[in-house]
This record gives sequence, structure tokens and C-alpha cells, in this order.
Amino acid sequence: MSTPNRAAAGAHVPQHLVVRTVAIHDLPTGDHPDPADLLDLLPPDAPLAWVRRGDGLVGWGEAVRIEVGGPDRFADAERAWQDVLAHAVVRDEVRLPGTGPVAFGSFAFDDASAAGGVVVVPRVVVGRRDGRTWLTTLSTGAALGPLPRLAELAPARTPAACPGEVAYTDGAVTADAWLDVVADGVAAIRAGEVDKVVLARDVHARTEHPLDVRWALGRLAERYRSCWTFSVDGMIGATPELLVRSERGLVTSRVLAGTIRRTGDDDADVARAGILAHSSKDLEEHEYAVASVARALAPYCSSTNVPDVPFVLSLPNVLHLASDVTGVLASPQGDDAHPSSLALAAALHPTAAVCGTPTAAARDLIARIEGMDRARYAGPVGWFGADGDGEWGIALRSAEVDRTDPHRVRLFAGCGVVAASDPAAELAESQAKLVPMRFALSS
Ligand SMILES: C=C(O[C@H]1C=CC=C(C(=O)O)[C@@H]1O)C(=O)O
Repeated sequence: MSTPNRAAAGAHVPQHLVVRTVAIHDLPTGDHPDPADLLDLLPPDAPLAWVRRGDGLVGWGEAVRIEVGGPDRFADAERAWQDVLAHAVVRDEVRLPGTGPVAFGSFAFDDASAAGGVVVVPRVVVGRRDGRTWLTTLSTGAALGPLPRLAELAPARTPAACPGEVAYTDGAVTADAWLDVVADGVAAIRAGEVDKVVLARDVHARTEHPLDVRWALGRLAERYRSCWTFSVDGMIGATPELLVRSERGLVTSRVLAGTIRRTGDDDADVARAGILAHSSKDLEEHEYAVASVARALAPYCSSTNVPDVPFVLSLPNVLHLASDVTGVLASPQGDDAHPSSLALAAALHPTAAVCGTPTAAARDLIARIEGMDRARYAGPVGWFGADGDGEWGIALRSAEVDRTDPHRVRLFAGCGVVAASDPAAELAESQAKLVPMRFALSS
């Protein structure tokens, strides 16, 4: 495989990107049949994925890689992507969201994090939406060739390898010490420094065998079907929280904040859903998160719809208070031009579901008391296309696979803290939020 073009932010991309999308059913007879599960197509190395309920995108190979960092990481990534597109020759025979040129991205939570951000333009993408499946090839330097054949492009199918035994150890802050971190957060709230702060912790896992990311993705996608299962450059997970979807002028954001653990007993869980829906502590946490999203979207929208009351989202491990905020993007010039989904994600990030209220003070407090670099946990992760439309989740219920040692995985979980928060309850909640990734790594 040839080496990808590396584009530092804003750097010139040396070769044309040639992009072709065809419907899978249009491919020659004898080619790969319509794949039952998109994830089954992925190779073990650097798989790219954004899937939910069987729909979405998977990709592999690197045609272009854009690495960014610092406070301008989103704008720099967008500029570099535009530069790639300016040199692209595109033939898209399907014309759906996610066809034509697409790039996957994952960005650090904090401006100062060394994790920065990465945008990967794959060599091959297979997508599915509402029963329609397509194949996109993206290559550099070639001319538009004959119809691509998925059978030739899809790697020989090898089953995902089991990680074997997994040993867990403390992350940057032990569970006991994290009780003090939460207590410090509550004290800062009571002192008037912030109204809400989201505090997170990490746990280290060591797998017996090198982690085959496909193993984790398959388990997550099957069990957490209402979540977006993602994989971008070693950042993996199944997030229930959609930072923003932008499609043909409509924006949607699924805001989550306020959590109660599930018991495993359906009747008890129905009662707990009622408790959650009436918990003033959780409703307060949720209200801050919804307000932050509504405030950030308002300047870009001609109208927004912000639900008055959240619904209860049921996941296999927890119940969440959830609100779907929607909006219609304004076109200031009267044409269809509006900010890209990544620009909207940048405007929304960090919401009060992962940072706090007020944002700047909460961010400072996190940097002062949390005791770890979140890296790409709680940052935007997703994909966007040539027209800027795309989907960006918040990288929650997630883990980062070590670049140099695929036995090492860092799992993350965080909790919204308000004045009424109890450190022991928050620790238990963080353990419940670690369940999906622990499940993903289990045999
Ligand atoms: C920060 C996380 O969850 C956020 C999303 C949903 C509910 C949350 C909560 O109830 O605290 C958090 O705001 C995480 O899962 O790491």
C-alpha cells in the first residue's frame, strides 16, 4: 500500500484525490455480495467506523492524514480538508449523505492537550443508509479508472481476535483519590466558582493478546444499538451522545446529562426511570447541558426547537435524561451556504454535558483538579463530507488504544457534578459508565 499524503494544517496536498462512489448493487456480478454487517468488512489495522443500528460508514487505508493541535485544531482541520477537496476529482453515482469524499476525525477535549486531533481520508469507504449500500474509493494521483470491485478492495476476511484475559489497574487518579476530586468539585461549586463541573477519570487495561479493535467494535455495536459505535485512529467506543448532525440545512444534537444505573430488573428499572425523571439534582445537571447546546447553536440557526422536558434514554448499563435539540441553519447570504458540521461541532464543544457551566471557569477547574489529560475522550469524533454535512458524537463510553503497545488501553468515564452531588454516588456512576468498554474488551 502506498504511503498516505500527510497534510499538516493548511499544507498543500501534493496530488489530486480521485473519488468514486458506486451503489453496491450496481457492481459487476460476482463481486462481493451486499455485506450483512459493515463492521465485518474491516481489516484489523486502523479500522475506521461510525455505525449505528447497521447503518453508517466503515473505512480503511489512509489516502490523506491531517494532524492538528491547539485551540485552532478544528479550523485548521477544516482548512486542510477544503484544500484536499479543492484538488479532488469526484464521480458520485449515489448522492446520499456519506457518499463522495468523506473524512473521519477525532479531536482532543482540551485546547492544550498533546492529543490535538486527526482527520483521516480513507482509501475505501463502504456506507449504508436505509437499505442502500455503496462503495467509495479514494485514491491519490490516479485517473478515474474502471468500476471498483469490492471483492478486490475488501481485505480477506479474518475473524476478530479475542483479547484474552484483561487486567485493570488505576489510571492517573485512583478510585479513592477521585472521591476527593469530586469533593473538591462540589466545594468549588459551593464557593460560587462554577454552577456545574464534569469530572472524569481513566482506568488502564492490559489485554493478554494485542487488541484487535474489531473485536471491541463488534461487541459494542451489537449490545449498544442505540449508540454510535466509532473507531478513529485508535479512539474507540459507543457513544450515546450526538454532539451534532448536520444534514441539508437541518441540525440535531442529542444532549445527555443526568444518569441512574440500571439494576438488571425491568420493573425496578421502570421505577428508577421515574426517579431519574423527577430528580432535581439530575434535572439541574441536564438543564445546564441543554442550555449550553441551545446557546451555541442559536447564532447559526433561523429557528431551533428545544424540548421543555427531557425523555429517559434507556441503555443496557444506565438510564439517562436526554433531549433532542434541533434547528434550521440560517443562510446569511441567501444561498445554501452554512457552516460545516465540524465548524458547528467546534462551536458546541465543550458542552456542559462534558465540561460544565460557565464553560471557561469549568474548564479551568477541570484542568486544576482532575489530575489527568483527557486526550480525545469527551472530544468530538465522527465524519464529514465534501458539502460539510456530517455527524459528530462526543467520544464517551470510550477508550484509547496505545499507539505503540496494542495491549494497552485507556478507558474513560466522567460525571456531571452539581452542588447536591455525592462523591461515592459519582464514583459508582463512573463505574457504570465504564461497563460498555469493559464489556467490549471481555471474551
Ligand atoms: C461524561 C460522561 O457522560 C456525560 C453524558 C451523559 C450523562 C452524564 C452525567 O449524568 O453525568 C455526563 O454528562 C461520560 O460518560 O463519561
